[in-house]
Amino acid sequence: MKIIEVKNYQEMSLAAAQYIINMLKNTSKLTLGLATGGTPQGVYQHLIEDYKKNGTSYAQVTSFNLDEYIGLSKDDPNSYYRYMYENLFKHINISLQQINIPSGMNTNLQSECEEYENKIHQHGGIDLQLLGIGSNGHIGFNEPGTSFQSKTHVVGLTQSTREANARYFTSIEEVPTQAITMGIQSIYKSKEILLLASGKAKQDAMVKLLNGDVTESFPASILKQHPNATIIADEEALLGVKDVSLFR
Ligand SMILES: N[C@@H]1[C@@H](O)[C@H](O)[C@@H](COP(=O)(O)O)O[C@@H]1O
Repeated sequence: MKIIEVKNYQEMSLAAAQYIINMLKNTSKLTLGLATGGTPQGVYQHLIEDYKKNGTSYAQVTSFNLDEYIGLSKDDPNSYYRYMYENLFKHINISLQQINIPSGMNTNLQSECEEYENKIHQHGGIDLQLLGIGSNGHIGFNEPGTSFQSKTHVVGLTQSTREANARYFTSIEEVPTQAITMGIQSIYKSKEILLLASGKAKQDAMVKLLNGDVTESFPASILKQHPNATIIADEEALLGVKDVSLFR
């Protein structure tokens, strides 16, 4: 696992966007794994600016999002579908047929999970997976204790995750209690992984990730064994991490 240390959120966003744009330019077909949350918003803004200025095309991209809340429809302002549409998809040349986000409205959630996992395989797996990290080490919505072997599945959200995401809702009661998420194995199988972290809120997570053990009680720790994982983190997020230079 390699770290690219940057100054702040703006630099992190720009560096990650450039990383993605380079891949888009150098491959004829790309399967991108996308994330939601506050962290990647700046990256998406840069991708949009680049699309408008340089016309980098998304015509050959297929995307798979990490997760979705159960019970929120596509047009719910807090659904991840809506987030992706508003923050990226509606601004670039990607058609709705090219994008994949699990549906939290399917009455058969088990088959939704299986179909989602199969679809990723049918597309030959994810080339580049973009990731944020929860303060408890969650990736996607894989909470501490989730098996490293897990595939796309339904999860109950912890109180801390619901509290962290409550800022997007009018009250914590409105935050769904369950979600569908790609599993840890589904994420780990990506050919390349780019994890982003910015600010004080991610300091504990960075210390546990980089200085701690590989353990299911800290889901992101598995990424340390991934052959092609990069973290782009800013100075504040890395404050407190011992021996950052070992990961450069
Ligand atoms: N499911 C998402 C994760 O994919 C995201 O990484 C995490 C961190 O969010 P933020 O980037 O807003 O800190 O929040 C949510 O729980």
